[in-house]
Amino acid sequence: MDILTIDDLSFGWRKQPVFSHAFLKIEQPGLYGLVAPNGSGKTTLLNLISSLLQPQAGKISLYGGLNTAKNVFDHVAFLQDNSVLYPYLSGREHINFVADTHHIPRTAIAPIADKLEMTSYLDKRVRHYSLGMKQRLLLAMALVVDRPLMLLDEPLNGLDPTSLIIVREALNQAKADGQTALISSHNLDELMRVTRDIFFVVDHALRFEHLAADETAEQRYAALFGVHDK
Ligand SMILES: Nc1ncnc2c1ncn2[C@@H]1O[C@H](COP(=O)(O)OP(=O)(O)OP(=O)(O)O)[C@@H](O)[C@H]1O
Repeated sequence: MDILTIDDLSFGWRKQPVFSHAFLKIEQPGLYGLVAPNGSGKTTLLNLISSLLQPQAGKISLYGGLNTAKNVFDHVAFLQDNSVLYPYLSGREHINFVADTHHIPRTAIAPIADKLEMTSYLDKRVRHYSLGMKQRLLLAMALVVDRPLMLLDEPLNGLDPTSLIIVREALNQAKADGQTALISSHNLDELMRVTRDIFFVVDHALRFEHLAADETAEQRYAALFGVHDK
Protein backbone atom coordinates (compact mmCIF):
# COMPACT_ATOMS: atom_id res chain seq x y z
CA MET A 1 0.00 0.00 0.00
CA ASP A 2 1.25 3.49 -0.84
CA ILE A 3 2.38 5.50 2.16
CA LEU A 4 1.87 8.92 0.63
CA THR A 5 0.54 9.88 -2.80
CA ILE A 6 0.19 13.40 -4.17
CA ASP A 7 -1.75 13.43 -7.39
CA ASP A 8 -1.83 16.49 -9.67
CA LEU A 9 -1.72 18.98 -6.80
CA SER A 10 -2.18 22.68 -7.41
CA PHE A 11 -2.16 25.30 -4.70
CA GLY A 12 -1.38 28.99 -4.55
CA TRP A 13 -1.85 32.09 -2.44
CA ARG A 14 -4.06 34.61 -4.23
CA LYS A 15 -2.39 34.93 -7.63
CA GLN A 16 0.93 33.43 -6.55
CA PRO A 17 1.23 29.73 -7.47
CA VAL A 18 3.14 27.53 -5.02
CA PHE A 19 2.36 24.14 -6.59
CA SER A 20 1.13 23.50 -10.09
CA HIS A 21 0.38 19.92 -11.20
CA ALA A 22 2.72 18.40 -8.60
CA PHE A 23 3.05 14.64 -8.09
CA LEU A 24 4.78 12.59 -5.39
CA LYS A 25 4.71 8.96 -4.37
CA ILE A 26 6.29 7.21 -1.40
CA GLU A 27 5.85 3.45 -1.45
CA GLN A 28 8.70 2.23 0.75
CA PRO A 29 9.18 3.14 4.42
CA GLY A 30 12.32 5.18 5.09
CA LEU A 31 13.72 8.67 5.26
CA TYR A 32 12.99 11.17 2.48
CA GLY A 33 14.15 14.75 2.12
CA LEU A 34 12.11 17.71 0.93
CA VAL A 35 14.43 20.40 -0.34
CA ALA A 36 13.97 23.79 -1.94
CA PRO A 37 15.19 27.35 -1.52
CA ASN A 38 13.44 29.56 1.05
CA GLY A 39 9.87 30.41 0.18
CA SER A 40 9.41 27.62 -2.39
CA GLY A 41 6.64 25.78 -0.56
CA LYS A 42 8.14 23.17 1.80
CA THR A 43 6.02 24.22 4.78
CA THR A 44 3.01 24.73 2.54
CA LEU A 45 3.37 21.15 1.25
CA LEU A 46 3.57 19.68 4.76
CA ASN A 47 0.50 21.73 5.74
CA LEU A 48 -1.34 20.40 2.66
CA ILE A 49 -0.40 16.77 3.44
CA SER A 50 -1.55 17.13 7.03
CA SER A 51 -4.79 18.74 5.88
CA LEU A 52 -4.16 22.11 7.56
CA LEU A 53 -4.49 23.57 4.05
CA GLN A 54 -6.73 22.30 1.26
CA PRO A 55 -5.52 21.85 -2.35
CA GLN A 56 -7.15 23.97 -5.02
CA ALA A 57 -6.88 20.96 -7.35
CA GLY A 58 -5.63 17.41 -7.07
CA LYS A 59 -5.68 15.00 -4.16
CA ILE A 60 -3.45 13.71 -1.39
CA SER A 61 -3.73 10.17 -0.04
CA LEU A 62 -2.15 8.46 2.95
CA TYR A 63 -2.10 4.72 3.46
CA GLY A 64 -4.79 4.14 0.86
CA GLY A 65 -7.27 6.82 1.95
CA LEU A 66 -7.70 10.55 1.43
CA ASN A 67 -5.91 12.78 3.94
CA THR A 68 -8.96 13.43 6.10
CA ALA A 69 -8.43 14.74 9.64
CA LYS A 70 -9.03 11.22 11.00
CA ASN A 71 -6.58 9.59 8.58
CA VAL A 72 -3.96 12.22 9.43
CA PHE A 73 -4.51 11.74 13.17
CA ASP A 74 -4.18 7.96 12.81
CA HIS A 75 -1.05 7.94 10.63
CA VAL A 76 0.86 11.21 10.88
CA ALA A 77 3.09 12.97 13.40
CA PHE A 78 3.83 16.53 12.32
CA LEU A 79 6.86 18.43 13.64
CA GLN A 80 6.03 22.07 12.94
CA ASP A 81 8.26 25.03 13.64
CA ASN A 82 8.91 26.05 17.21
CA SER A 83 6.22 28.74 17.22
CA VAL A 84 3.83 25.93 18.26
CA LEU A 85 5.60 25.69 21.66
CA TYR A 86 4.31 27.48 24.75
CA PRO A 87 7.11 29.39 26.55
CA TYR A 88 5.41 29.06 29.96
CA LEU A 89 5.09 25.25 29.80
CA SER A 90 7.88 22.75 30.38
CA GLY A 91 9.08 20.26 27.79
CA ARG A 92 7.51 17.46 29.83
CA GLU A 93 4.12 19.21 29.82
CA HIS A 94 4.26 19.48 26.03
CA ILE A 95 5.14 15.79 25.60
CA ASN A 96 2.54 14.70 28.18
CA PHE A 97 -0.09 16.64 26.24
CA VAL A 98 0.64 15.01 22.88
CA ALA A 99 0.98 11.55 24.49
CA ASP A 100 -2.38 11.93 26.29
CA THR A 101 -4.27 13.19 23.23
CA HIS A 102 -2.93 10.23 21.22
CA HIS A 103 -3.66 7.73 24.01
CA ILE A 104 0.01 6.85 24.38
CA PRO A 105 1.09 5.81 27.92
CA ARG A 106 3.37 8.38 29.55
CA THR A 107 5.88 5.58 30.22
CA ALA A 108 6.81 5.91 26.52
CA ILE A 109 8.29 9.36 27.19
CA ALA A 110 11.39 8.55 29.27
CA PRO A 111 13.17 6.36 26.68
CA ILE A 112 12.61 9.01 23.98
CA ALA A 113 13.86 11.83 26.22
CA ASP A 114 16.86 9.66 27.05
CA LYS A 115 17.59 8.92 23.40
CA LEU A 116 17.46 12.63 22.56
CA GLU A 117 19.55 13.45 25.65
CA MET A 118 17.01 15.96 26.96
CA THR A 119 16.18 14.44 30.34
CA SER A 120 18.17 17.09 32.23
CA TYR A 121 16.05 19.97 30.91
CA LEU A 122 12.68 18.28 30.43
CA ASP A 123 11.18 20.02 33.47
CA LYS A 124 12.44 23.50 32.60
CA ARG A 125 10.07 25.95 30.96
CA VAL A 126 10.48 26.27 27.20
CA ARG A 127 11.21 30.01 27.57
CA HIS A 128 14.64 28.94 28.89
CA TYR A 129 15.37 26.58 25.95
CA SER A 130 17.92 27.26 23.23
CA LEU A 131 16.94 26.73 19.58
CA GLY A 132 18.53 23.27 19.58
CA MET A 133 16.71 22.28 22.79
CA LYS A 134 13.40 23.36 21.22
CA GLN A 135 14.19 21.33 18.08
CA ARG A 136 14.80 18.23 20.18
CA LEU A 137 11.58 18.79 22.12
CA LEU A 138 9.64 19.06 18.86
CA LEU A 139 11.22 15.82 17.63
CA ALA A 140 10.38 14.10 20.94
CA MET A 141 6.74 15.21 20.50
CA ALA A 142 6.73 13.71 16.99
CA LEU A 143 8.38 10.46 18.11
CA VAL A 144 6.22 9.87 21.18
CA VAL A 145 2.97 9.66 19.22
CA ASP A 146 4.49 6.74 17.30
CA ARG A 147 2.77 7.28 13.96
CA PRO A 148 4.04 5.49 10.84
CA LEU A 149 4.59 8.75 8.91
CA MET A 150 6.46 11.73 10.33
CA LEU A 151 6.36 15.12 8.60
CA LEU A 152 9.35 17.02 9.93
CA ASP A 153 9.64 20.71 9.06
CA GLU A 154 13.28 21.76 9.34
CA PRO A 155 14.20 19.39 12.22
CA LEU A 156 17.92 19.94 11.53
CA ASN A 157 17.72 23.71 11.74
CA GLY A 158 19.84 25.35 14.42
CA LEU A 159 21.42 22.14 15.70
CA ASP A 160 25.03 22.08 16.85
CA PRO A 161 27.15 19.08 15.75
CA THR A 162 26.35 17.10 18.92
CA SER A 163 22.60 17.65 18.55
CA LEU A 164 22.84 16.79 14.85
CA ILE A 165 24.34 13.42 15.69
CA ILE A 166 21.65 12.73 18.30
CA VAL A 167 18.84 13.67 15.90
CA ARG A 168 20.43 11.69 13.06
CA GLU A 169 20.60 8.60 15.26
CA ALA A 170 16.95 9.04 16.29
CA LEU A 171 15.90 9.30 12.64
CA ASN A 172 17.93 6.22 11.70
CA GLN A 173 16.29 4.34 14.56
CA ALA A 174 12.85 5.41 13.31
CA LYS A 175 13.79 4.08 9.86
CA ALA A 176 15.02 0.79 11.36
CA ASP A 177 11.66 0.55 13.18
CA GLY A 178 9.86 0.76 9.81
CA GLN A 179 8.67 4.35 10.10
CA THR A 180 8.74 6.88 7.29
CA ALA A 181 9.82 10.51 7.59
CA LEU A 182 9.53 13.35 5.10
CA ILE A 183 12.13 15.85 6.28
CA SER A 184 12.18 19.40 4.97
CA SER A 185 15.38 21.39 4.83
CA HIS A 186 16.95 24.14 2.81
CA ASN A 187 20.32 22.72 3.84
CA LEU A 188 20.94 19.86 1.43
CA ASP A 189 24.38 19.26 2.89
CA GLU A 190 23.03 18.39 6.35
CA LEU A 191 20.10 16.46 4.97
CA MET A 192 22.33 14.26 2.80
CA ARG A 193 23.92 12.89 5.96
CA VAL A 194 20.47 11.54 6.82
CA THR A 195 19.15 10.48 3.41
CA ARG A 196 19.96 10.58 -0.29
CA ASP A 197 16.34 10.12 -1.36
CA ILE A 198 15.20 13.66 -1.91
CA PHE A 199 12.13 15.41 -3.30
CA PHE A 200 12.98 18.82 -4.69
CA VAL A 201 10.47 21.61 -5.26
CA VAL A 202 11.41 22.87 -8.71
CA ASP A 203 9.24 25.21 -10.80
CA HIS A 204 6.16 24.59 -8.62
CA ALA A 205 6.45 20.83 -9.08
CA LEU A 206 8.01 17.98 -7.09
CA ARG A 207 10.93 16.06 -8.48
CA PHE A 208 12.41 12.93 -6.91
CA GLU A 209 16.15 12.27 -7.06
CA HIS A 210 18.25 9.56 -5.51
CA LEU A 211 21.57 11.32 -5.09
CA ALA A 212 24.64 9.30 -5.94
CA ALA A 213 27.32 8.79 -3.30
CA ASP A 214 29.88 10.82 -5.26
CA GLU A 215 27.56 13.77 -5.79
CA THR A 216 27.93 16.80 -3.54
CA ALA A 217 24.97 18.75 -2.25
CA GLU A 218 26.36 21.92 -3.75
CA GLN A 219 26.61 20.47 -7.27
CA ARG A 220 23.09 19.12 -7.18
CA TYR A 221 21.62 22.27 -5.67
CA ALA A 222 23.35 24.42 -8.29
CA ALA A 223 22.17 22.19 -11.14
CA LEU A 224 18.57 22.31 -9.95
CA PHE A 225 18.25 25.87 -8.78
CA GLY A 226 20.80 27.63 -10.94
CA VAL A 227 23.05 28.81 -8.12
CA HIS A 228 26.62 29.22 -9.28
CA ASP A 229 29.88 30.07 -7.55
CA LYS A 230 30.87 33.68 -8.07
N1 LIG B 1 -0.32 32.49 4.96
C1 LIG B 1 0.23 32.87 3.80
N2 LIG B 1 -0.34 33.83 3.04
C2 LIG B 1 0.19 34.21 1.85
N3 LIG B 1 1.33 33.68 1.34
C3 LIG B 1 1.94 32.73 2.04
C4 LIG B 1 1.44 32.26 3.31
N4 LIG B 1 2.27 31.28 3.78
C5 LIG B 1 3.24 31.15 2.86
N5 LIG B 1 3.05 32.01 1.83
C6 LIG B 1 3.90 32.12 0.62
O1 LIG B 1 3.98 30.84 0.02
C7 LIG B 1 5.28 30.58 -0.47
C8 LIG B 1 5.81 29.29 0.13
O2 LIG B 1 6.01 29.47 1.53
P1 LIG B 1 6.55 28.30 2.47
O3 LIG B 1 6.56 28.83 3.87
O4 LIG B 1 5.76 27.08 2.20
O5 LIG B 1 8.03 28.10 1.91
P2 LIG B 1 9.25 27.28 2.53
O6 LIG B 1 9.88 26.56 1.37
O7 LIG B 1 8.78 26.46 3.68
O8 LIG B 1 10.20 28.44 3.02
P3 LIG B 1 11.34 28.47 4.18
O9 LIG B 1 12.48 27.62 3.70
O10 LIG B 1 11.71 29.93 4.21
O11 LIG B 1 10.70 28.00 5.45
C9 LIG B 1 6.12 31.82 -0.10
O12 LIG B 1 6.21 32.64 -1.23
C10 LIG B 1 5.33 32.50 0.98
O13 LIG B 1 5.49 33.88 0.91
